[in-house]
Amino acid sequence: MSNPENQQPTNEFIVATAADGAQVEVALHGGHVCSWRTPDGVERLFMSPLNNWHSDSAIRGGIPVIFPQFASEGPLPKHGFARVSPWTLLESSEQIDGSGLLRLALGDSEETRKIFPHAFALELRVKFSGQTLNTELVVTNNSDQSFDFTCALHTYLDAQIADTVLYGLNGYRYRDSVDGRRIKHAGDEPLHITREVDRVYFSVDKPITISGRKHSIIATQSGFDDAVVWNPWENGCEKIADLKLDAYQHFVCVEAAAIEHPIKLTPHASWSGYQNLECETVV
Ligand SMILES: O=P(O)(O)OC[C@H]1O[C@@H](O)[C@H](O)[C@@H](O)[C@@H]1O
Repeated sequence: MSNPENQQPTNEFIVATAADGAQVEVALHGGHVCSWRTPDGVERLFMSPLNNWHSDSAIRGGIPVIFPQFASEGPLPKHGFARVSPWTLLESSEQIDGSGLLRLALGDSEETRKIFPHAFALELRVKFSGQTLNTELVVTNNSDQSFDFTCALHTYLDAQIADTVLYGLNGYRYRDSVDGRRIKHAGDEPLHITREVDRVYFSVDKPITISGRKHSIIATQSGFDDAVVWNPWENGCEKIADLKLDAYQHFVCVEAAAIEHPIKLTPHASWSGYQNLECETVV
């Protein structure tokens, strides 16, 4: 799936396989999970065929790591810099239980300190086997001053939107970015995506089920308080150069995020959060 054309030297890919055949591919550019295949060989993440694989732009699909700023909610470039930074590989291994493990790291650099003047270390831990992908982000403050950040695992799930229903979002307070960022309360009905959706659900503490005709994905999260649901619909795809006009029919982003209450890290403290995805075949 990786297109060797146009790749800059920083665009290196690592493929790891679990004992049962589950497979994950990551790009060092962005510390980015580009592909997750369950042992049946089925791809579970969306990757835009128009993605340009350039080292100066974010990868459109997979799991972008958003740090230290979610969206445009601060002075930094949109969604921060982690998704466009060169990460390093710490480990690619098969664990004793047969699961695959990839660990990637990003530290501060001259470039990051120009816009985010803090010493930090990020580690992304990607563990997978069978029907499960667990992606954990660990943030450590290596400086003598506290800093705040917002962040997300911006997961693009492969989904046929016409057949997709999201369960488990009922009852939450959410911010509706397609309606002037108004704060609303989700009703009891499940979410069918029939137009542009861009919402931050707050204080999410239950699994979210992304239910499709052939399979469901159950997303759980820990450490991250919020969850974002995003589908740009056709009007949004028109404005995004690396998405085809009909791309909105083929994915939904369900993001584990920390947005409403930025995480404050005291000197030398660490924070971690994960998103766990479990795939269930519909019988
Ligand atoms: O085009 P980008 O920078 O990758 O952002 C994609 C989307 O990311 C989502 O997380 C935001 O809620 C949306 O508002 C945004 O449009």
